[in-house]
Amino acid sequence: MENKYRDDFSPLQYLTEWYKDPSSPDDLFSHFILQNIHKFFKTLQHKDEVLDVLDIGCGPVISNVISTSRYARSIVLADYSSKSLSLLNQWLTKDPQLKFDWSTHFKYVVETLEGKGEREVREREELLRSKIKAIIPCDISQDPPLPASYSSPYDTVICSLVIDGAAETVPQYKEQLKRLHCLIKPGGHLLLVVGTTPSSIDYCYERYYMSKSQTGTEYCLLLLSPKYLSLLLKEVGFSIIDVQNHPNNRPSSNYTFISAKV
Ligand SMILES: C[S@@+](CC[C@H](N)C(=O)[O-])C[C@H]1O[C@@H](n2cnc3c(N)ncnc32)[C@H](O)[C@@H]1O
Repeated sequence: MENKYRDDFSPLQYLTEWYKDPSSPDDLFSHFILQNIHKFFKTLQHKDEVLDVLDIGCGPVISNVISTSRYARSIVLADYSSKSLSLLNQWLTKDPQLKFDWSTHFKYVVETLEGKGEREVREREELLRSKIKAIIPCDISQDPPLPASYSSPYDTVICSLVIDGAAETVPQYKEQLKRLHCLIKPGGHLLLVVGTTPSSIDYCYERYYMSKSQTGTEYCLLLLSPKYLSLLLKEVGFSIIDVQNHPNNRPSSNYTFISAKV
């Protein structure tokens, strides 16, 4: 299967288009994901930093593990695109050449969502850096999706805006959910974000572009209805804890956040 993320995806363009400022009214989805990840960990009420966390298909994105770092013993960031992995490494090593600033996201999570102060915002960046155990390649469409040394199961797996672009058919979608299931310890959790269709049909396809101006490489999303997605998750062994829907600006799709337990 051809994967346009290998050559065509520009991680820096993705960040500058979609990850500018989660507190801005223009922000489409990053505030929605951050709010739900924050809520998940708050509800879990873990007091200790004991969780082994994987963000699979993380892209060049740091923000989805900001809340997580308070609860994690270790965080592994994995993506298909080597360009995204380079950007993550630049952030980790504080490379002055990195042309993206994550400070609005740290501020949003630590100040707005957690109600803490400026000092904690600065400390959180260092806390997160200290928790990142590895930045590795992965392919969720292959068995095994991760290099063997990182395949032992995790307590929490985050998979945000990946499967809807990586799976071309419903059987492939289900296979990928199964692979996620295998990566999670018994009693562990999946935090899944996908595009879904608000219509009553089980699934549909939608074209989209990484650029807001609708130019450049065309990608295709496989959008399931939240009901059909919940069914597939149950079939592969998850029990659903929470489902949140957020309207997209495109007529045929929403963003859906699901937390599920193995
Ligand atoms: C829309 S971006 C989402 C990035 C990030 N998780 C987020 O929430 O913004 C889709 C990501 O999926 C990754 N991806 C695409 N196909 C993949 C595959 N087969 N295995 C793992 N990751 C894949 C891409 O490299 C890209 O980083």
